[in-house]
Amino acid sequence: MQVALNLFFGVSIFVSGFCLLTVTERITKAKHIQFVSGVSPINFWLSALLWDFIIFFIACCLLMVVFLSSGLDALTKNYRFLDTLVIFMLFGWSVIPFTYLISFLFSSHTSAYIKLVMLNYCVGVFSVAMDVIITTTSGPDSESLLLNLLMVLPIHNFGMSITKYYDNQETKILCSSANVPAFINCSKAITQMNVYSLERDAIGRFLIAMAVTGFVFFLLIFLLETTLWKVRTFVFRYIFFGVYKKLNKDIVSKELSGESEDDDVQYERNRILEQPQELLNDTVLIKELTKIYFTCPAVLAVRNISLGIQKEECFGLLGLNGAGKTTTFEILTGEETATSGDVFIENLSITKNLQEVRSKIGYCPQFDALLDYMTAREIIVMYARLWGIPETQITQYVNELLQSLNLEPYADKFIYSYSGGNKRRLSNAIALMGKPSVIFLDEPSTGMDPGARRLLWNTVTRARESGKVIIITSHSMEECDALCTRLAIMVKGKFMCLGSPQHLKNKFGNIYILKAKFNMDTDENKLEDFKKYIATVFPGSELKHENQGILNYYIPSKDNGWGKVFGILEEAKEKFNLEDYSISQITLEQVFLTFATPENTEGD
Ligand SMILES: Nc1ncnc2c1ncn2[C@@H]1O[C@H](COP(=O)(O)OP(=O)(O)OP(=O)(O)O)[C@@H](O)[C@H]1O
Repeated sequence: MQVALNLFFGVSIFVSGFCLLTVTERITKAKHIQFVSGVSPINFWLSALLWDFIIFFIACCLLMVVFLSSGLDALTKNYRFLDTLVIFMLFGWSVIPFTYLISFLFSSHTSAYIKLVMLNYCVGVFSVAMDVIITTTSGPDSESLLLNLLMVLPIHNFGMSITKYYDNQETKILCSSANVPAFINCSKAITQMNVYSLERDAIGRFLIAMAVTGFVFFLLIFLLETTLWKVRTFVFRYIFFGVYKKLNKDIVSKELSGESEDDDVQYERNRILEQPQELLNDTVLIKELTKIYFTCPAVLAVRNISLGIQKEECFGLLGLNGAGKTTTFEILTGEETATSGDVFIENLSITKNLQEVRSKIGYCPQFDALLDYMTAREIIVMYARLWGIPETQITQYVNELLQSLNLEPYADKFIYSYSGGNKRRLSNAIALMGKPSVIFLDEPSTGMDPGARRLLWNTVTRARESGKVIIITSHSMEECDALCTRLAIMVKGKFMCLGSPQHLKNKFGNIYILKAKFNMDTDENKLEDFKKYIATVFPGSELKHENQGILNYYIPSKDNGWGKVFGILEEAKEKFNLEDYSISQITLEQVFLTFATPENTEGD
């Protein structure tokens, strides 16, 4: 028993470590990016299991050397180390998938590790102590339901196997010695018992339990990765949404009708809904997509949007914080399930063909999905192999990619040492790799310097011109102006406008921006007179912003040519002693800001 108790501590610390990478890869979305790059769930988990099992085997071999050198004859002498190794290997086979499975419950690798160490250690000690108590109080042949239930836990089976094996072999050694201690029971039943049998004092049932649970845990992981998505889709679509529709008829008919006051958005919706899908030549087709988070209260994150995006298009999804851009991205990349509606990529439905759709996309998530202890070169080589680039071409391919985003100087350094901007460059490089038909970039240039940003824009433009669809979200209007062939501004889960940047500027930009600057010591009356003057000479003008003598006006461009506006302002400069003024055409940013009203920014 003492051997088992000592082992529990070390073993708990060691095996719980198998959750570290799985939690990190899930939380950082590195796992999702690997799935998107063509890795199937079975390959992902089998390769993780194989690698961890090799590490576990090496550690066990080293432990055998320690047992040998410390004279633990009951576990090592006369080839007993092979029996011990079998116990350890079966433990590894069951505990590694068990750790993977439990890791799904955690969103932080440190918390997962600490809790797993505690669980393993406490369960191990508890089960051995319970076994001793039950044996001494109820006799050696008594059974306990609790101990039988604990057989689903690998550490219990391991503790019982190693304790019982050690006791059995130690008894045999003592019974075969010249001076048998008086307290030892050397009956035939004990000395001739087959230690692998299914008897209570043998280890057969524990070994079988470890072999079976290892397989079951692995199966559960696989089901979790494949079927859970379908189950979630079904539950949210047909049960939760069904109940929601019944209870909130008004909200559904008002907010989720999909109708829009904007003619471009409505035209796009009609184009998609009125034509048969085969006639639409869209690489990406979003059809009446809705996403509700069924929290308390429910959040209508995406409200019945329809959109088609064709080859060689770069589509920008703009919106205020919380508008639903990331949620839309997560649905499009198969990370989130849609509450209703569907997305088709190259005519494949994401709800029905998730695996095939994933292999057609590249994805740069909002937060870098990178593994800190790899270098840029290693991670790019890894993804190049996943995308199936021939081994002979990988070096050249990787060098070209590193060069295109100016990542060469950092290529052989660990990712944890990178600045935020360099991590972003690497995330973009990964999204642009391989042969995806559609590339999703969620705020791709956040934290990048202007030089790196231009380089990224060139690379993205080249990718678009090569026939790919690029879908981008960004808070930089300059970036959207430079990259997007079409864009939509999203507010509270709906498209408020849709079209090319120039179209939107023309449509919403029937105004000039006037910036008038007064001396700081100009008295209030003069400022008031100026405001009255502008209101008279430019009917319909609007004072947007006033700060420290600088006044920003929106002036209707209808009936006001450039010459007339400049003439009036030259006069005003003299009359009101203006320090300076400027007139400009509306920018994309100002179009965007027309939607940033308080009622659009407040929560539901
Ligand atoms: N897992 C979740 N559970 C509940 N509500 C959520 C969840 N994820 C997002 N939301 C809500 O859905 C709405 C849309 O969020 P989303 O992250 O898609 O916005 P966004 O446009 O990407 O914002 P940002 O520009 O800040 O990234 C928000 O109201 C947000 O609070």
